Amino acid sequence: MTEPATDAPYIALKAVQKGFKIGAEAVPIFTALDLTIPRGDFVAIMGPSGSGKSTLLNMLAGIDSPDGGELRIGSARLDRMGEGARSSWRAHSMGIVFQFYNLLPMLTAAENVELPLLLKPLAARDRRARVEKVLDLVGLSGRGGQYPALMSGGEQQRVGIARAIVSDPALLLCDEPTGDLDRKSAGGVLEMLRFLNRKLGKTIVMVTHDPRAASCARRTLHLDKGQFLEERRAA
Ligand SMILES: Nc1ncnc2c1ncn2[C@@H]1O[C@H](COP(=O)(O)OP(=O)(O)OP(=O)(O)O)[C@@H](O)[C@H]1O
Repeated sequence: MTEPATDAPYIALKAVQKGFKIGAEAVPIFTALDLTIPRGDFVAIMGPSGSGKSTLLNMLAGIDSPDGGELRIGSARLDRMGEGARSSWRAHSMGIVFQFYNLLPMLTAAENVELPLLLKPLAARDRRARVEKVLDLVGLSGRGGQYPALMSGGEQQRVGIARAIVSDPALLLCDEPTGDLDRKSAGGVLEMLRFLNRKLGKTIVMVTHDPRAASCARRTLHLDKGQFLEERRAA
């Protein structure tokens, strides 16, 4: 879904609060988290284990909601939406790339990529054309009939990326996209993410422990003790 161009930040968190209950004890993760990301940015989020990176990504994905504060993505106020509205927003507005690909093993690569399109009013022929186009884009032309188990980790992650972009979302969220890959395959996946950002204008937020992955982003934010501590903007 294309939204009108605006100077307002694409993603804006204002004084976001989030915590979890462990037994009777409330454990705060964020008490007042602020973050702004302009459209077309590529942000890497790093930080120690337990600092809340996945919690943040889950809120950006609309999987989880803040306990307080404001969370805006484009024109959507995610903090004001119920679960149903968030899940429909998710289907139209963003794609997610997972560390362990999350492909369904009983479906072919093409069928995995096609899944998000089944929620849309598209004819089977149009769905297949879109699937072929994105498989081609990620360098897997002609491989759609293969099952994930017969593909390398790097190829499976490319299928994961194809599935994340098949609906043409403006936002791509990546959770440790190179965490399960060898150096060479990781390089290929990072090159693909850079292409999606630089050439197709996707806004990307990537959680990673891998400094090489972070160096592909335009900005790196370090999350620690509920705050972003430092920031590096690539030249
Ligand atoms: N559903 C939940 N219930 C209770 N506590 C949770 C829940 N999800 C996360 N937490 C806690 O919130 C804190 C932040 O977790 P989170 O997974 O966001 O950290 P992370 O920075 O992604 O860690 P890692 O780098 O190890 O993946 C941790 O202390 C975790 O135990």
